[in-house]
Amino acid sequence: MDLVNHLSDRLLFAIPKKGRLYAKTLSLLAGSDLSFHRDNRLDIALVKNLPIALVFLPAADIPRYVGEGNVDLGITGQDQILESEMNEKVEEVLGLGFGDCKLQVQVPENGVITAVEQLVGKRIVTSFGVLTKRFFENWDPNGSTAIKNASGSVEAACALGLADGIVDLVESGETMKAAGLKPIHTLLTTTAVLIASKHPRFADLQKTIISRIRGVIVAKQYCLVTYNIERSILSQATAITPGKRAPSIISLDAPGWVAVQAMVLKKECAKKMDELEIVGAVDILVVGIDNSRA
Ligand SMILES: Nc1ncnc2c1ncn2[C@@H]1O[C@H](COP(=O)(O)OP(=O)(O)OP(=O)(O)O)[C@@H](O)[C@H]1O
Ligand SMILES: O=P(O)(O)OC[C@H]1O[C@H](OP(=O)(O)OP(=O)(O)O)[C@H](O)[C@@H]1O
Repeated sequence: MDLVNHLSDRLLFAIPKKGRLYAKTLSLLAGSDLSFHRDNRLDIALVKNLPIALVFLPAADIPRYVGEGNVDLGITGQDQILESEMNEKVEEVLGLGFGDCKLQVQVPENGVITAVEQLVGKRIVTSFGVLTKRFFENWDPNGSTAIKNASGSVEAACALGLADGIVDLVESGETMKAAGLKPIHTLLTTTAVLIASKHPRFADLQKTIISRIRGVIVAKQYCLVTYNIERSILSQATAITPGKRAPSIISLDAPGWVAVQAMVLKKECAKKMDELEIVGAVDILVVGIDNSRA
């Protein structure tokens, strides 16, 4: 089916249909109030409250659909954009704060290979054939290294005697460890991104979606810290909580005291509270942020 012609009055938004990016992408859509009903087994879903159609596609195919203008927006990993050689053809609009991992060359932990140059002329299995080939061209201009593609379970290739090394994604390192492998080189680090076609068809709607998604990401990353402090030591406290733009400072109905409100990165929150207490802040409260706009 030619999606563009059947859904010409809707912005097409490509969503990873499964895998590591799926659940977090759905949570972003829910936070952005893009509600939809997806019929069983159908890979197209109409958003109920905006003229948008979600198209569920493999993460690996999304850069090409966006780059070639078949869909307007998409969510995928930076690794997939590079692997499909679409980095010049798509616009990377927003980092999404999930899907962080590294693409690494891995070899058997107890084997003789300890450096990339020892893999020249040997066998490599990967699901990143383009990036791996390009990487090995630097080490092996004669192209004697055999690079084979596998669509999944790449980590089993060495144990099965199919490869001397692999190139695969690593996040926690647990898959690598369980397969008895160790990393010897990082080709790239990657994160999930929102990408857009370079020829937007619905520029205003696109801006609205980007702004909603950005708001959800900021809300997920930050919390709001409030505290009371004597004005004489305020500067020490605001140095700890400078806020995203600047802290709000409100006079309290108690001489010499102010209340401060500032956005703080969630991952730094406990440390900031410790520091605030040390400089003399009191009544320190932390609240979550449901949504935000710049
Ligand atoms: N372990 C991981 N941690 C974080 N992000 C990951 C991890 N593995 C993959 N990703 C990111 O998710 C993207 C899609 O990978 P994934 O393996 O989930 O896709 P898939 O092949 O569509 O799904 P499946 O593996 O279920 O067949 C990758 O290109 C990468 O950007
Ligand atoms: O470092 P870790 O946290 O263990 O994650 C790494 C694993 O995650 C990905 O595979 P996934 O589980 O998505 O399945 P796949 O092997 O079918 O691609 C990747 O290909 C690794 O195998």
